[in-house]
Amino acid sequence: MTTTRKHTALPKARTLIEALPWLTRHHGKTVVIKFGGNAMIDEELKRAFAQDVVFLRHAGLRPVVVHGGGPQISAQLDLLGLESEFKGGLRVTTPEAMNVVRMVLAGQVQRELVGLLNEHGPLAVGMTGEDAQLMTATKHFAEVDGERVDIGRVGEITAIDPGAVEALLDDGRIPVISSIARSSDDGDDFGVFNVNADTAAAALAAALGAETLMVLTDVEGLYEDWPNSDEVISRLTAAELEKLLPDLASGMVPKMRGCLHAVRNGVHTARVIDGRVQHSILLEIFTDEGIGTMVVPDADTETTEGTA
Ligand SMILES: Nc1ncnc2c1ncn2[C@@H]1O[C@H](COP(=O)(O)OP(=O)(O)O)[C@@H](O)[C@H]1O
Ligand SMILES: CC(=O)N[C@@H](CCC(=O)OP(=O)(O)O)C(=O)O
Repeated sequence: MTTTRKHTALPKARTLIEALPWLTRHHGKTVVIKFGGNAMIDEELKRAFAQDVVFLRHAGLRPVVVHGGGPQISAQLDLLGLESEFKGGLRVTTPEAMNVVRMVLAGQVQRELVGLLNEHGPLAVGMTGEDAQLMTATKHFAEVDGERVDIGRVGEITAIDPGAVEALLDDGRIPVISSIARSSDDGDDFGVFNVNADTAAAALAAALGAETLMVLTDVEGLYEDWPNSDEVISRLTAAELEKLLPDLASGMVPKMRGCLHAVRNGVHTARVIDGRVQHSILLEIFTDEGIGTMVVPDADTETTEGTA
C-alpha cells in the first residue's frame, strides 16, 4: 500500500514542483486571455477552459477573459435570414446585424462563459466595452485592395478606461468581456460598435499593463507558410512580425496585429495557442512545454529564457 502510494505520489509531486518557478514568476500578474468563437464549439473544451482560468486565479494570477463568437453570430444571422459577409477580416455590420452581434455576444456567449466559471465559485463578472466606458470607438473603415471600404458599425478603439476591470481584479473577480464598444460621437444615436475580439483583447491587455496576452484559436499557432505547410513559428520579435503582417490571411490578421500592438505597448509576451488542446492555458503558463507562437518585444531578442 505504502509503496503504491509512493509510486503515484512522486510523479504528481514532480508535476506540481515543475510549476513552482512559473508560479513564482507569474504571481500577481495580469493575463488577458482571448477565447475565440471557433475554439468554443466543443462543450468539453469550454469546461476545461473555465477550469484553467479558475486555476490561474487561485494560483495568484489576475486573469481577464475577452471572448469572441464569430461562428455563433453568423449562425444567428443565418437563422434570421440576414446576410453575413466579411471584408478585410471584419464583419460588415448593418445596424440590424449590430443588434444581433450584441445579443449573441453579451446575451449568449458571455453568459455561458460566466456560468461555466461560476460553477467554481462567485468569481466571474460579465461586461461589455459599454460598461463603465471600458471601450470607446469611432467608425472603422476596412481596407480592401488598397481601397477604403464602409463596413457599417465596425469600431476602431480610441480609448480604454480599465478602471472597472481593475476594480474587479482587485476584488478577486474574473472579468469576462464582450467586444462591443460605445461610440465616441455624441451625435451617433445608435451608440455602439462591433469590434473584433482579438483587437479588443490586445487593446485591453495594453491598457491594463498585462504581462501576457494569450489568444486561443483553432490552429496550432502562426503557420510559417499557411496553408501550404503546418510548420509553426514558435517565437518571433515584434519587428519580425511586422514584416510578415502584409502577407497574412483572414483570421490571423487581427490576431497578429493585436499581438504586435500588445508587445509594442508594454505587454511582455503575446501568444497564439491552440484552443483545441485541452488545458492548453495551463501547459503554456505552468510548464516547460509552451506551445504555439510567442511574440516578444524587440528589446527581448537576446533573451534566452524558455517559452513560458
Ligand atoms: N499564417 C496562418 N497561420 C495560422 N492560421 C492562419 C494563417 N493565416 C490564416 N489563418 C486562418 O486563421 C484562422 C484563425 O482565425 P479565426 O477563424 O478568426 O479564429 P478565432 O475564431 O479563433 O478568432 C485559422 O483557422 C486559419 O484558417
Ligand atoms: C468586427 C468583427 O468582425 N467583429 C467580430 C466580433 C466577434 C469575434 O471577433 O469573434 P471571433 O474571435 O470568434 O472571430 C464578428 O462580428 O464576428
